[in-house]
This record gives sequence, structure tokens and C-alpha cells, in this order.
Amino acid sequence: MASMTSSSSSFGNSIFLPTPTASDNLVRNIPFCFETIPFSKHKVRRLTITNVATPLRPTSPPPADKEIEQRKLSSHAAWTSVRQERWEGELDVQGTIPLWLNGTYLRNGPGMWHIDDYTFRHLFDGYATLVKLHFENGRVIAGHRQIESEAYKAAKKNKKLCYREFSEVPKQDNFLSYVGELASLFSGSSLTDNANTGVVKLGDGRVVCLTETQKGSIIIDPNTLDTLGKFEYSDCLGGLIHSAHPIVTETEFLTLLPDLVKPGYLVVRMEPGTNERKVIGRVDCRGGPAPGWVHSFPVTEHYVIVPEMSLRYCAQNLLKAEPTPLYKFRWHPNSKAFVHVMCKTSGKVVVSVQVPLYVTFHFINAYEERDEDGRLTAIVADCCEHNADTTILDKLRLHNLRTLMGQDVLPDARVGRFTIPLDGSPYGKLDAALDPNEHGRGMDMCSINPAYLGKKYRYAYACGAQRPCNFPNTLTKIDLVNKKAKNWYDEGTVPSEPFFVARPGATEEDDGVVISMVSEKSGDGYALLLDGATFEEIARAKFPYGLPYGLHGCWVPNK
Ligand SMILES: CC(=O)/C=C/C=C(C)/C=C/C1=C(C)CCCC1(C)C
Ligand SMILES: CC(/C=C/C=O)=C\C=C\C=O
Ligand SMILES: [Fe+2]
Repeated sequence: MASMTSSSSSFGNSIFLPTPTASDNLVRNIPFCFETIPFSKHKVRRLTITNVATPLRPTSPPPADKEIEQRKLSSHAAWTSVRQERWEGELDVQGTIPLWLNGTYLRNGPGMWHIDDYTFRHLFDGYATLVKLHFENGRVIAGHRQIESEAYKAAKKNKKLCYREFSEVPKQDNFLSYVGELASLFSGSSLTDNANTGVVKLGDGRVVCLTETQKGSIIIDPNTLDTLGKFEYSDCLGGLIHSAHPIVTETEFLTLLPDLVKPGYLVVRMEPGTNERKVIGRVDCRGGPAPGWVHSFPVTEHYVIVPEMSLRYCAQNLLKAEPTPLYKFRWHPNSKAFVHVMCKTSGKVVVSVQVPLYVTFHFINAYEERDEDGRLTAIVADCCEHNADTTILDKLRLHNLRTLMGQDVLPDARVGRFTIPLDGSPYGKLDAALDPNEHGRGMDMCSINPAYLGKKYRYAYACGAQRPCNFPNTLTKIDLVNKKAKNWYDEGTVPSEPFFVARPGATEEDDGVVISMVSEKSGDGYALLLDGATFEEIARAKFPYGLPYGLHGCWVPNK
């Protein structure tokens, strides 16, 4: 196992920033701080930050020991709101960044979890913080910036929640405004556009931040991280939600639009240079009163795989002002679980099988299994599978993340491998692709070499667990052929999704680097580069202050 010792690197003389102190870290509800620090590339040698954090207001009577302890526990950078709206600067690098690594890694995620004194409940509620690591000539320029969604701007202006987030619902002053808010739920106007889940580079070069609501598709500038405006879909497909993880390549953008009225999914495709999605086909749900949640889905070379989980969207829960344990969803084990396979060109559902119950946020990849004559025999689809246990959703409540650190409460997860037969059999299989103990029975936030999208592949990178823990705390490289994992762990840290960038000209699947951003319990944090093949650390670069946990990223190569 590649264990790291924590580094004591200081910043280069290009940047000076106050080191966060323990008392800074006691700040949980930092009011919005809107200091903007200009940075002109390689010119600004010294930056100072004022008002990075406001100390805790004195409480009366003095906080009990337990409360102090809780605040200390919650000082982990991963679960503490980002300190200021934006920052940019060059980072000191320890180790060597390969000179071929030329481009910008962007990572999106919910990084601000409060409005004034009000603290959000769930990890997914936070306002989007976009982070960049720009690599050039072995150097790293980093930066972060809040996405200027309508939801974020309204919260800032009115000092209260104005749109429905994942678990948060705006408080209504009276019955009439409650009725109005419900009406606006159906039109979609009260839904959030807080694009806090992922970021993708379209084939035409536009960079779009996304979440589960269609209106939360926001175009950003990958260099300045400026919010450029809404990505407006010009088609008339309607609907309010979509999969947060479209499949994006140089030639297409594929996504699923769940139909909550007549339970099913539209499979749609958008060409680069357009804003118009066209329908490939439709899948009707086979069970339950509503479609299963489709946070993500996989594709093979010729097929789109449409998962139908028994964790389904729930209209009643959508209407509730207070969150239920499963938020906007409901577990319907009796409705069974399915996987459908649609031909990308004809839009026909070629197979639809019942599979064992499963819970997943993230599919890893899928491919077509063929016999020696090239005949299709099965589809294999891999995902980060939570052993059909929905409790993971509630484990991602901020209170749990902040207070249960070091406790062994992370539910077990595995690489779930679906095998979908093409011989007319009505059932598909779901098994662990390797012994989950290889990766500490934690498994989520995955990436692969994008050249292997939809193809037979060997390696996946993901977050695993070194127990006891309440959240995935390792980076793991999964070898699906040898059924082994290599793990990276740095005590007390929370690393974000390991993102694989291939070396230009590489012929081996794992020839490249893996990028992650690591948040530390001291409130600090660093960017990390691992070798894709050996999974050893090759470089790290300390941020001026730790950044909150982030979700998904993308790579924008230099032109
Ligand atoms: C950050 C992440 O992974 C998920 C975010 C999910 C969101 C913002 C979900 C929002 C929703 C609503 C506000 C109402 C409709 C249902 C649903 C799509 C869950
Ligand atoms: C961070 C996460 C699950 C971790 C569980 O082990 C899920 C994130 C989902 C959204 O992108
Ligand atoms: Fe996701």
C-alpha cells in the first residue's frame, strides 16, 4: 500500500496566504465572504486575503465540551464551506509533474453549505464550487470559484434559500405562498439550477456544469471559471430532470430523461455545436409507480444501457417540505429491478432483463461480450454498488459526515458487475467483480481511461475505504482481470474522485496519471498526482487552504 506521510511544504514565494489556524477551523457557519482576489498569471507575486473567515459569534452560555468537540470534528476541510468566493494562484509542487500533462483539470461539487446562519443538511445541497488545476510546463495554477447560478445569487441577495435543493425546501411565510411554491414546483420554476454535480467538455469545446435538474446546466469559462450563462436546450422535449452524468465524447452527448408521468425514460442524443437533443428511443418502466433514479448510466459501442433501480423518484416526497430518509426517492423492492439495453442507431430495446435489487449512483463502464465468430453473447455493465442498501444516501448528511469521522459506519459497497445475457433469458446476473475487501468495502466516485469507454477494459479508479471510516477515504486502482486493487491512503484525509488522464500516444490502458484533490482534517488540502500504472505518488501541490469535498471532474486539454 502506498501510504503517504503528511508534508510540511510551505508556499512558494509566488503566493502568500495566511495559514488557516485551528480557531479558523472552528468556524462552521462562515457567512458568505465575497472577497475577490485578482490574479494575473505569473505577475502577482504576493496575494493577501482579508476576511477569509469570520470568527464564531460568542455564544452564551459558553459551549459545552461536547459542542466544542463537535466543532473540532467538523473542521475537516472536506465538510467545511469554501472560505471565499474565488481564489487563483500558482501552487508549489513537490515531486515532478510530467511535462506532457498540458491542460486543465476542472472539478465541480457542492462547496458552500450555508446561507448566513442557516446550515444545509445534505452533502448534495451545497452551492457549486468549481475548482481548476491548470498544468503547463510542470507547473500548476490552481483556482476556485462559485458558480453564479440563479439559486446561488438569490440566496446571496435575499440571505435565504429561494429554490428547492436536493434536500432543502424554501420556507413559506403563509399558506398562500406555500400553494404558490407547490404550483411552481410543477412548472419547475422553484427547482434549483445549482449546477453542483459535474462538469463536461462538449465536442464543440463548450464547458458545461450539470446537476439533476435540466435548468441546472450552466456554461462556464474553463480558464477564468466565470459563469457564462445557461445552457438552454433548444428542443421541445420538456421534462424537468435528467441524468446528472451524460455520456460525452467528441462526437455526441447522450443522456436519459426520466418520464415521471408515464414511467419510463427517453434516451436522447445531442450533436456538438447544437443545443438540440433528439430522441433515440424510449424505455417503458417495468415496475413501480415511477422511474428508478438515474444519476448515471453506461454505454457500450452500440448500445445504451438504461438502469431501472427500485430506488424510484417519488412525487409525494417531492411535495414534502421536510426531507424523508430517502429524500425525493422511495425504495420499492417489490417493484423489482431491471436493466434495459437500447440499440443506439435504431432506438429499439433489444433486451430487458430483471436483475437482483441494486443501489448505485455511478456506473463505471460497460462493454459487449462476443464469441469467436463476433456474435454478441452478453453485455457486461459495472457500477459502484451499495449492496442494495439505500442507507448510503442518509450517510451523506453533513451532520453524519462531520461527526462520525473515524467510526466504522460507511456501509459496504462493491464493484457490481451486471451480466446481461442475449439468449432470451429473462434474468441478468449481478455479482461482485472482485472481493470487496480488496478496496476496504468502500466503492464510489469512479473513472476509467476514456479511450476504453464502452469497450472491454481492465482498470477502474475509484474511492475505497480504509476502515474504520464514515466516508470513502482511499484511492483505489482496480484491476478487473487479476481481481486485485492497489490502494493509496493518507491518514485523516478525504480524497476526491480519482480522475485518469492518459499520456498522449500511450498504448497501455493505465499509461497516464490520476488526479485527485485531497482535503485534510487540519483544514488544509492538496492536489495529488499518482502514476496511473504504479499508483505511486508522483507529485503533490498544497493549496493555500483546504477545499471542500468535490464530486466530478473533466479534462480540458491545452489547444
Ligand atoms: C449533487 C448530486 O449528486 C445530486 C444533486 C441532486 C439534486 C440537486 C436533485 C434535485 C431534485 C430536485 C430539486 C427536485 C426533483 C428531484 C431531484 C432531481 C431529486
Ligand atoms: C460521494 C458519493 C458516495 C459515496 C459513498 O461511498 C456519491 C456521490 C454522488 C453524486 O455524485
Ligand atoms: Fe455523480
